[in-house]
Amino acid sequence: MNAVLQETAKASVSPLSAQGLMHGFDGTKVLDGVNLALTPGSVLGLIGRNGAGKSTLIRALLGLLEPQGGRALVFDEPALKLSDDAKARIAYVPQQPEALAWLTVQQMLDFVGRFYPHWDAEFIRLTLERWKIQPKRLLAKLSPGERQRVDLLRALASQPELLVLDEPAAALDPVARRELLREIALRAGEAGTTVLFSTHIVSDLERVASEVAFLHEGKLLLHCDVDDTKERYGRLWLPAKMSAAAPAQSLSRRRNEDGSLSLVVQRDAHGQWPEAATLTGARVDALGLEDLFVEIAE
Ligand SMILES: Nc1ncnc2c1ncn2[C@@H]1O[C@H](COP(=O)(O)OP(=O)(O)OP(=O)(O)O)[C@@H](O)[C@H]1O
Repeated sequence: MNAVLQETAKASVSPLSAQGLMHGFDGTKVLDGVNLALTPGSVLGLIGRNGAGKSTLIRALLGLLEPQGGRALVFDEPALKLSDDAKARIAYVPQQPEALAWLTVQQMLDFVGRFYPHWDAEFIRLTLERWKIQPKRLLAKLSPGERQRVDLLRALASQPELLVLDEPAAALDPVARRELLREIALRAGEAGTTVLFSTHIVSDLERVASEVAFLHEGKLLLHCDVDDTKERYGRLWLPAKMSAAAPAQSLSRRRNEDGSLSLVVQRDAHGQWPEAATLTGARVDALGLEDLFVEIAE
């Protein structure tokens, strides 16, 4: 294959995909057949309640955990058997970075940098200065937020094609969080980096993600463009006397005190709401992302 064809083939391959991922712990199912394919250059925000399995999913996607079923591919290679070339194209920041804690900030960055062909030492120098983190400090003595920032810096300096962040903002103050989101948006926009990040913070997701996926009861729901969610999903309200007309399929169903029903529904392939929505007395309200998650997760 010539160089141009090779580059074209590379660009069309999903940086991260999975089919039928299954996993559980101590007999409890956490992932129940997860299918996913990240679009190159997209920023996917993965959201889900505490314990929904976001970290487990990320670890299985990256081959850091062997799933009990299904398979994951990174740049079209089996995640469990990644080549060094594929590894050099990925950066992953775990929720609680702990590795190499006995080194200083600079020692860790120098050590890790040797494994990456596009390591940006100048970006590190400038950012450490801007963030006022002294390179000689021991990683073990940093606060959780500082430690998380150093690990983010490590990930960004490798100039990855695929950046995976497990709750990157968890320990960050609001200013650092904004800065991180800006950096993610910049990387995706300018360098075409594909980003997957998990979060609890819906406003972060809305600010930077192009796509959203909701991990709920072991499955990915609502995987679509962030801008499409308002158009595609809504709350269908049916008065008590019409509740028998409720569609059998809905993302959530709640009976209100007055007997009326509230359901989260989606448009079909032709853009139509379920038939019950057209009945006189029924109503469909738009839902913001946060309301949508709360309605489904409750
Ligand atoms: N190594 C493990 N051994 C046993 N149970 C585990 C292990 N790892 C995760 N679990 C369990 O699997 C479930 C999913 O955990 P996971 O950390 O993936 O969720 P999460 O969505 O990332 O949660 P959070 O938002 O709180 O970080 C939890 O109930 C957790 O206790």
